[in-house]
Amino acid sequence: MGGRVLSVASESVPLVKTGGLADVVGALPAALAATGWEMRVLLPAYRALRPRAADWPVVWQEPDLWGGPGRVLAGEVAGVPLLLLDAPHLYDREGGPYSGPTGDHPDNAVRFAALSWVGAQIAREGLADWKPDVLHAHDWQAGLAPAYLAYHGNGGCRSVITVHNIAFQGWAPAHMLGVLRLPGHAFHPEALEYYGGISSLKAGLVTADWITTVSPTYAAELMRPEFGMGLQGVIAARGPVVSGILNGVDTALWDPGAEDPPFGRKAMAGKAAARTALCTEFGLEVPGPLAIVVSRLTDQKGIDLLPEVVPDFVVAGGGLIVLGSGDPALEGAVRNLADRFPGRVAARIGYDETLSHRLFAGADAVLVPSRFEPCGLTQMYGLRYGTLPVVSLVGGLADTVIGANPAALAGPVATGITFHPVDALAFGRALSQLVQLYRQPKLWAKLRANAMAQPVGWETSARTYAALYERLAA
Ligand SMILES: Nc1ncnc2c1ncn2[C@@H]1O[C@H](COP(=O)(O)OP(=O)(O)O[C@H]2O[C@H](CO)[C@@H](O)[C@H](O)[C@H]2O)[C@@H](O)[C@H]1O
Repeated sequence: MGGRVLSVASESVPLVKTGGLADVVGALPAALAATGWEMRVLLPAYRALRPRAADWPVVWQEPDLWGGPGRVLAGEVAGVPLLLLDAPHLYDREGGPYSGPTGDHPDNAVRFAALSWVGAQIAREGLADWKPDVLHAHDWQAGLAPAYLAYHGNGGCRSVITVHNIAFQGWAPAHMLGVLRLPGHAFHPEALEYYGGISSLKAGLVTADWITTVSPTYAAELMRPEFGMGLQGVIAARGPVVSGILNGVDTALWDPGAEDPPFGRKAMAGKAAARTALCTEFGLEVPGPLAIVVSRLTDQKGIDLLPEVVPDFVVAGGGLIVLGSGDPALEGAVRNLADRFPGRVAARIGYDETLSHRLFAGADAVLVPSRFEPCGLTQMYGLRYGTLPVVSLVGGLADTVIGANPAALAGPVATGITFHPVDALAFGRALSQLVQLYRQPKLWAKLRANAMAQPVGWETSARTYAALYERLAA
């Protein structure tokens, strides 16, 4: 069969990215193409995006978009079919998608309501030559789109919302209800009301025809208070329409065979050369495993555990390079480790896609000690590059890495090292195991080969999304 899906999101590669959400939104259209589902992505035309769309045709006009008009321009960038919502009064601003020089934009509730509103309008009425069968909303920024379809009519278009990160819920005070074009009758705990106000994410969760998140384990975790961040009851109540579909990675972009020097499962010399180059670049000399962290530096990612476990790891022969940015306290903690252990630990504060490729190519292991992780992408880059993932057993990490426990080693199916609970004791023991395994070259080579054989592309997940759209549209 097949059909049309309108994806509504606040970021997408290659245009605008603050996290993994953008990778997934940008990868889905191409991944779905083989299934017969045609996806277009509706994004705000942020300042940096406007010049690209200057000569794109206008395919939709919206006269009254919270203080000004909006228009939708259609085009394509790097194979991603795009609909850019140009509303300069909302999006033509200095800074990133959510914040400017002085912090978060104070009208974010309205900025993303406008995105959701236009998404719902297009879904309901269709463009001149393109009527979606399904609207696929991502995270709180698009959460009101399913709500607008539910409360203002859906024109036969069904809706799905995907939770990439439940920590961001898009809360607004109750008096915004009318401003956000939401009906007063729905302001009660079973529908829109959330802690006395409105959460766009909750609005999407209660009104969408289906809810997905980015791994089966996270789908189950979200129904528990430890992970649901207040929305566990809402999600549990909708249990029958909740499913977890793992993210894939772009295997053309993340391809050891395309690195310099190239390497692969049966030709690992290139990886050894990449390790040497990396050590030279960062002035490191590491007798044991060389580990990396490539991450937003936040509590979610367990970065605060590093100062507790890295000293013992270094004494045991290990080395570490951290690439990331985020919480200033965590940036400081990481810099401090590099100062304490010159020649063994290095830190690069910032965002650097090219460097991250060199890190995955040259390192022996990637550390992902997340407290919660809806899916996680870096452990999958690690698998593909034979850079063994050392991960906490939460969310998508638990679904993508097979820990080197005795049964998995005997299998032999192990692809990395896993630990639980998420604390310094368990993480430290995992790093000791990493050092031990590294000292056994035959076993290490086997683990690497297992890891590199894992299918981490989009094929399976794209088929699962297509089957979901099929069911909804039927
Ligand atoms: N300093 C830096 N330099 C270069 N690259 C950097 C970087 N910091 C981060 N990155 C890159 O940004 C992406 C981060 O994606 P993740 O899935 O690991 O986490 P994130 O929490 O952002 O995503 C959320 O959404 C995604 C998508 O659903 C879920 O997988 C995840 O669990 C959820 O928390 C990766 O591609 C990573 O390599």
